Amino acid sequence: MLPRVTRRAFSSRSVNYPSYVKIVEVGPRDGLQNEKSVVTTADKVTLINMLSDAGIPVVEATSFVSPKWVPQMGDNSEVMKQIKRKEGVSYPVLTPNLMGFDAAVKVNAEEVAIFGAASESFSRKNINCSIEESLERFQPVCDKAKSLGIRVRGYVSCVLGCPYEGPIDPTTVAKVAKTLLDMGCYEISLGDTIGIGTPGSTLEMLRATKEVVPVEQLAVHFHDTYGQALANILIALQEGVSVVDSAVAGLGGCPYAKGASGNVATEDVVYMLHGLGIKTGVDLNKVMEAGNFISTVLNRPTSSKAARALRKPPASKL
Ligand SMILES: CC(C)(COP(=O)([O-])OP(=O)([O-])OC[C@H]1O[C@@H](n2cnc3c(N)ncnc32)[C@H](O)[C@@H]1OP(=O)([O-])[O-])[C@@H](O)C(=O)NCCC(=O)NCCSC(=O)C[C@@](C)(O)CC(=O)[O-]
Repeated sequence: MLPRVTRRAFSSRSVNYPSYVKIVEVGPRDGLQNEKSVVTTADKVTLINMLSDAGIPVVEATSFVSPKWVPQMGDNSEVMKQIKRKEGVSYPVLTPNLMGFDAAVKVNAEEVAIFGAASESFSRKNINCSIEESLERFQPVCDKAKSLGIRVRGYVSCVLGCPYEGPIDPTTVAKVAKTLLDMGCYEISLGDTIGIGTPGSTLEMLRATKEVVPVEQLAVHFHDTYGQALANILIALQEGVSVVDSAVAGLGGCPYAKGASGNVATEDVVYMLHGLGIKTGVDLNKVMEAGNFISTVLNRPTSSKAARALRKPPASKL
């Protein structure tokens, strides 16, 4: 049973929060790309359908990357063909180059995501090229997408630290984000790939990026390695960000980022947002059911603290 959610918007004289936050669910892609075992197409499709039925407006469905690099996403076309596309819900897919883009278009992808990085070393490990080369590859993807009326989202990885280079200069993050924006991305997701950021470093990075990208076009994407993700999201909300990436049951991690743990759990983000009186349109109970489903498939407990707490029997029955 859910505790009563405060309906009144959280008010403070000095802090302004957005009244609505768009949740971008990345579990089926960012989560399942990192699993040792390959989840069946049927289970991926069930998960995606459960998430869109829960009211999540954006469910990142898969990636059109090389199956030699990420075999877990090798069934990308089948996933896109089999999901039940709910009206009003976007199902973006990752496309690193034109080859991936064309394959995604063949199965009617209406939104794609290109993914760059603020770290040279990570860029080479993840997509086998420099930052500069990656941006050159993304331009034709953006151009073709524009000509076909397909929306493009941009990611910047390692915005708060890199597993190979350590700290990353916020001005580098801002520069890559602005380049993606100028290329035609409608939204830029800032990824703390290894979950190393704190509210302090998040604030510094966001302030630098907001100088060159309108805050309305920024999203945040936190992994929770150091347990800082919710605190970082709170800072981002205070800075005016109103798009948050998260993964059901806290799935996630990048196969090319050593030490990266799961994304912040969607259930925990929704619990916090609703507690602040911020609307999401998401049914927390239904997201928890999706989390329960995928945790059963993966045969391990959820990483969502809210889901664990809310599923416990009431204290009187213990
Ligand atoms: C980018 C490449 C393809 C370059 O990989 P490459 O080896 O340099 O590519 P290539 O152009 O030399 O081609 C090599 C082979 O790959 C094939 N190929 C080439 N492109 C494609 C494609 N699109 N789809 C399918 N196959 C492809 C191509 O046809 C060829 O096949 P072969 O002739 O050897 O049989 C590779 O490095 C790759 O696939 N990397 C993806 C890595 C990845 O998916 N990482 C995880 C996503 S990023 C992430 O998780 C971070 C994020 C977004 O969540 C945010 C955050 O947390 O920071």
